[in-house]
Amino acid sequence: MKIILATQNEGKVRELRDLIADEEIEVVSLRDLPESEEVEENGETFAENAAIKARAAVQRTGLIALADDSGLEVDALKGAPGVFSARFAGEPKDDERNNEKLLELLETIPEDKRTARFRCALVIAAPNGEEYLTEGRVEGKILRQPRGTDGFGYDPLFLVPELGRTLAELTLTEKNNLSHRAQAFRKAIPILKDLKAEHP
Ligand SMILES: O=c1[nH]c(=O)c2ncn([C@@H]3O[C@H](COP(=O)(O)OP(=O)(O)OP(=O)(O)O)[C@@H](O)[C@H]3O)c2[nH]1
Ligand SMILES: [Mg+2]
Repeated sequence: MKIILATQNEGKVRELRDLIADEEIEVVSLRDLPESEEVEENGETFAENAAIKARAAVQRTGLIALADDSGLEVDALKGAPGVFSARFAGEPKDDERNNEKLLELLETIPEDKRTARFRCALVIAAPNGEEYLTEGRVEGKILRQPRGTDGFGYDPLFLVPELGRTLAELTLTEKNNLSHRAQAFRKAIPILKDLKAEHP
C-alpha cells in the first residue's frame, strides 16, 4: 500500500515517516510532488483542517491520504495560538518570529500560569470517501527562553515537566514516544492496517 502524507511541513514528514516505518507502507508527501497550491486551512478546529488537507490530497493523487493539523494552546492566552499556530506572527509562516511573539505575550505571566498543550488531529481519507479521525495531546509549560535544537516550531519553548526537557532537547525517537502527533498516529495504526488489508 502507498499513502500520501498531506503536509508541506518538513518536521512533520520526518516524524511521521519514522512513526510509519514499521508498518511496511510506502510513503510520499506533498513535498515530493511538484509545486502544489496551498489548500486554505479555514476550518475552526484542528479536526476540520485535517479533513480539508486529507481530502485535497486524496483528490489530487488518488492515494490514501493522511493529514495532520496541530497546534499549541496556551492557557494564559485563552487557547491561542490554536489553529493559527503556524502563522501566529503573520505570513509567511516563520517559527522564529512565532516563538518571539509567544515570549513577548507571556512576558508578565508567572511560572505556574505558563501551562500549555500541543494538540494534533489526524485524518485519514480513503479514495472511496471514507474518513477516519484520531487525536492526541501532550501537556507542558512555556519556558522564558528557547532550549534545544531538534524538532521544529515551538519545540524549544515547550517544556515536558516529567522529563525536565523541552521537545527540542529530545531525539526524534524520544519525541515520537510522547508527542501529540505520535499519540494520534498510534491510534491510527489499526485503521491503516485495515486499509492495508483492503488495498494490498
Ligand atoms: O513546536 C512544535 N512542535 C510540534 O510538534 C508541533 N506540531 C505543530 N506545531 C505548530 O503548529 C503548526 C501546525 O500547523 P499546521 O498543522 O497547519 O501545519 P503546517 O502549516 O506547519 O504544515 P501543513 O501540514 O499544514 O502543510 C506548526 O507550524 C507549528 O507552529 C508544532 N510546534
Ligand atoms: Mg498548515
